[in-house]
Amino acid sequence: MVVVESPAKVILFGEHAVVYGYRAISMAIDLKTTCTVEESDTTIINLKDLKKSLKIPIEEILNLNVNEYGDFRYVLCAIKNTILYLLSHKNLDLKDLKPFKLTITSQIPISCGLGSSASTTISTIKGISAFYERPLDDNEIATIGYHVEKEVQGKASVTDTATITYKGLLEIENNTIRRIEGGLKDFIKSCKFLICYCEERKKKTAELVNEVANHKNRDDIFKLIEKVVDTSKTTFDKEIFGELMYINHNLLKRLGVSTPKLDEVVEIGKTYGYGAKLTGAGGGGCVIILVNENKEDELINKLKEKGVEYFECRMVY
Ligand SMILES: Nc1ncnc2c1ncn2[C@@H]1O[C@H](COP(=O)(O)OP(=O)(O)OP(=O)(O)O)[C@@H](O)[C@H]1O
Ligand SMILES: C[C@@](O)(CCO)CC(=O)[O-]
Ligand SMILES: [Mg+2]
Repeated sequence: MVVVESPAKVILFGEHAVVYGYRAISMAIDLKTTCTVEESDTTIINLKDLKKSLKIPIEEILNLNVNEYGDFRYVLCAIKNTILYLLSHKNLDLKDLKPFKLTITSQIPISCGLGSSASTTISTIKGISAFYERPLDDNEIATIGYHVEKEVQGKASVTDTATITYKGLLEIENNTIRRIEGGLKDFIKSCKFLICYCEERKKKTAELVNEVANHKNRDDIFKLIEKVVDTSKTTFDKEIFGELMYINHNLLKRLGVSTPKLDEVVEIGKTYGYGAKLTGAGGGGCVIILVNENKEDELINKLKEKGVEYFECRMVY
């Protein structure tokens, strides 16, 4: 039996703009997805958290249209793309394709902006690679993962899959990846962030990304978001960093991906913390708050008063 894990992610600045090549900053956080792959008489996919199972021949997986499979689409697309890559690049032969039982379990709340799809995708890629004993390096894993999210969603950046693969703190620009070390990373490690689960999303990332594509002022807003990203890279002051988060949130609000509930929690983060913003595709899901240690008790009391679930997130690197 093979057991592999992948973390979650939060986007500190630049979501949605990054799909069009603008800069973004994201970080891997300490929630994980676990993928187990074991020998089986037939190929079965178990999505434990969704309480769903699917028996499907490998031959069908290699030829499927993933978007006909609902919640299985990321896992099936990851299996398909990984096996096709191993067949063409790692001397795997069709006769080697023994059936398997693949099981996914995750700590990451689903469709909340924390990269649950990307973490599911990357852990599946790693699981299939290990099961067929064809090791992949991080670049191969991240590349396959990006193509999976793009195939499922129609549009995607490398942000989520790269962050979950390489971990740490990354800057993304034009789908290229730069690992951030030193100043900003040390500053981020000195910060305390709370992730607040605000509400269930009514739309998937794919839908939200496609809605933004049709926004008439999207590029003007993206340019303003990129100014926030660039300022944040040399800002080692929590007051200013929190204000930049708030500015980014309001630009995402102008893009139409926030909700009244997200805005309400962001305002709490702005009043009782240094700042806050939605994280991920939006449309519901989570807000990230930069904690002001001097007002932390008031912040917690306010979140509890509003019935908002929260947890402290820590960078994984
Ligand atoms: N634990 C899981 N088990 C199986 N499939 C999962 C799991 N978590 C996520 N998925 C897949 O990912 C989909 C959610 O992906 P989506 O991109 O909409 O949300 P997200 O990745 O959590 O948010 P964001 O992309 O904004 O970070 C689910 O519908 C399902 O197909
Ligand atoms: C909304 C988006 O920017 C981040 C989703 O977590 C989409 C992407 O980058 O692929
Ligand atoms: Mg996703």
